[in-house]
Amino acid sequence: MRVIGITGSIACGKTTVSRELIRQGFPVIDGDKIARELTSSRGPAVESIRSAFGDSYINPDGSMNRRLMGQLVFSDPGARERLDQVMAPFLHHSVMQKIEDVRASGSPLCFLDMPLLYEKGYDRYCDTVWCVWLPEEMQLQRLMKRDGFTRGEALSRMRAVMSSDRKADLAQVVIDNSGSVEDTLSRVSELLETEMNRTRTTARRRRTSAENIAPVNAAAVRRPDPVPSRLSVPDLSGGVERPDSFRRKPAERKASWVLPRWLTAALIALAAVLLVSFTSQLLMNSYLVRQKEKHIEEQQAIDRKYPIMYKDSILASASEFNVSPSLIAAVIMNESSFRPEVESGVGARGLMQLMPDTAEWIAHKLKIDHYSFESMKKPETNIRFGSWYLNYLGSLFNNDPLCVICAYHAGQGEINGWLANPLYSQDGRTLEYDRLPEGPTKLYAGRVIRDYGIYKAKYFTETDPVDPGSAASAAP
Ligand SMILES: CC(C)(COP(=O)(O)OP(=O)(O)OC[C@H]1O[C@@H](n2cnc3c(N)ncnc32)[C@H](O)[C@@H]1O)[C@@H](O)C(=O)NCCC(=O)NCCS
Ligand SMILES: Nc1ncnc2c1ncn2[C@@H]1O[C@H](COP(=O)(O)OP(=O)(O)OP(=O)(O)O)[C@@H](O)[C@H]1O
Repeated sequence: MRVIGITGSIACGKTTVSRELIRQGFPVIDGDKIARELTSSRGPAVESIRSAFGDSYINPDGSMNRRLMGQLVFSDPGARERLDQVMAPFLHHSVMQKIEDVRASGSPLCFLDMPLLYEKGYDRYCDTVWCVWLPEEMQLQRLMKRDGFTRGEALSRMRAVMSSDRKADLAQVVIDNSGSVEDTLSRVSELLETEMNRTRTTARRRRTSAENIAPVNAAAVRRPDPVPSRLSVPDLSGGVERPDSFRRKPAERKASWVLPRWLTAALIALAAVLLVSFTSQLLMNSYLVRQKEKHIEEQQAIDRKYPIMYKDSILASASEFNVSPSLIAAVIMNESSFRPEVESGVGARGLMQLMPDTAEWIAHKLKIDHYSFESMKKPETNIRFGSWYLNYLGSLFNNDPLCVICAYHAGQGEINGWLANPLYSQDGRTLEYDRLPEGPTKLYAGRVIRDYGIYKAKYFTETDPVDPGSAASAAP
C-alpha cells in the first residue's frame, strides 16, 4: 500500500482536495479531524490538556474550548509548543492505528491529510507527498473570507507554521489551487490516474516476474530429458519405421553422431549453467542500471531540496567564529529556507531568524556601532550574528552539538532545564536524541542534524569544531 501525504498551509485547499478523494472512494485520514476527536467531550487528550492549561480551557461538557485555545496558541508560540507536546503522543498513536486499519482493508492507496505533516515529521510515513499550494496573498484572502478573520488574525495563523512555499519545495507533487475548484479537481483526477496506473503496473510487474522465474528453472531442470532419448536412439531398425536414409550400419551410426552418455549429460549441464548465469547476469545488469537511475534521481531531488546560497558569507563566518559551515547552512535551511527577508510571527528576522533583543545583544558583543535591526535582513550580517551565537552556545554547553542546536531553537533556559532532568540527560552535561522530550524542538534538532549531514556531504569539506555527526546517528 502506498501512503500519500496531503499537506499545505492553512486554507490552501487540502479539504477541497480530500473531499474529492473521498468522493472517488479513496480512504483519507484527516489529521484535523483526529485532533478534534481527541479533544471532544471525554476525548482521550482532554485530561492532559486540563493539567497543562487549566480548567478554563475545558468546556462544561468536557471538551476542549477550541475558540479560547485557538486565541491563545496563535498569539503565544510557547503555548502552541505546549499544546503540540501534549497532543503529539495521542495524535501519533491514532494516526498510526488508522494507517494500519486502511492497510488491513486491502486498499492500494491511503491518503494522510495533515496540515502539519512536515512540522510534525509525519512525512517519514509517506511514500510521496502532495502539497496543495497558493500564493501567500491569495491564501490570506481565502482564510479571511472563510473564517471571518481580520488580516492580523489570519497572518498570525499563517505564520505559526512552515510557509506554503517551503512545503511546496519539500513535496514531490504540487497542486496549484490558485485557479478554479474545477481545475484543481481535474488535476487531482490526473494524479490519481497516474497513481492507479503505477499500482497496476507494479502488480503486473510482480505477476510477470513470478511467471518468468518458472521457465528459467524449467529450462535448467526439464530440458535435458528429451535430448538424450533422441541422441542415443539405440535401435534404429526396430520399433518405429524410418526412411531408408536412416538405415545405416551400427558402426557408422556410432561414429557419426551418437555421443557417450556422460558427455551428453556434461554438455547439457554446461548449457544449463551457462543459461542460468547468462540470465542472472542480465537481471543483475538491469538491476544495476535501475539502481544508478534511482541514485541520479535521488541526487537531483536532493539538489533541488538543498540549495546553497551565500556560501562565501557562510565560510567567512564559519572561519571567524570557528563553527562548522555545514551546521550554519543546516540552521539557515531550517530557519528560513535561505530567504533573507523572512520574518516570523514573533518577530524573528532573516536567514538565521534572530530575535530583536538577541540581535541587539550580539551587536553589543561584536562592538558594532550604529546597529539597527533592519540590518538583520542583510544576508552577510545575519549569518555573522547567527554564527557568533552558535559559537556562544557551544561555549555554554561544552560544545555538545545537540545542546547547541536545541538551545538555538528553544532557548538556553529550556535546555538547562532538560540537562538538569535525569529523564533527558544522564550526565547533566549532554543530551541524547532518543531521550529528548517529544515536540517541535526534537523535530527541529532531527532535521538540522539530517541537513547538516547533507550539506557536509554536498558542499563543504571540514573538520568540525561543533560536529553534530555523533548526534546524527541517533536522529531519525
Ligand atoms: C489550535 C486549535 C485549538 C484551533 O482550533 P480551530 O478549530 O480554531 O482550528 P482547526 O482545528 O480547524 O485548525 C485549523 C488549522 O490551524 C492550523 N493549526 C492547527 N493546530 C496547529 C498548531 N498546533 N500549530 C500551528 N497550526 C495549527 C492548521 O493549519 C489547521 O488546519 C486546534 O487546531 C488544535 O487543537 N490544534 C492542535 C492539534 C493539532 O496539532 N492539529 C493539527 C493536526 S495535523
Ligand atoms: N480553487 C478555489 N477557488 C476558490 N475558493 C477555493 C478554492 N479552493 C478552495 N477554496 C475555498 O478556500 C477556503 C479554504 O479551502 P479548504 O477549506 O479546502 O482549505 P484547507 O487547506 O483544508 O484549510 P485548513 O488548513 O483550515 O484545514 C474554503 O472556503 C474553500 O471553499
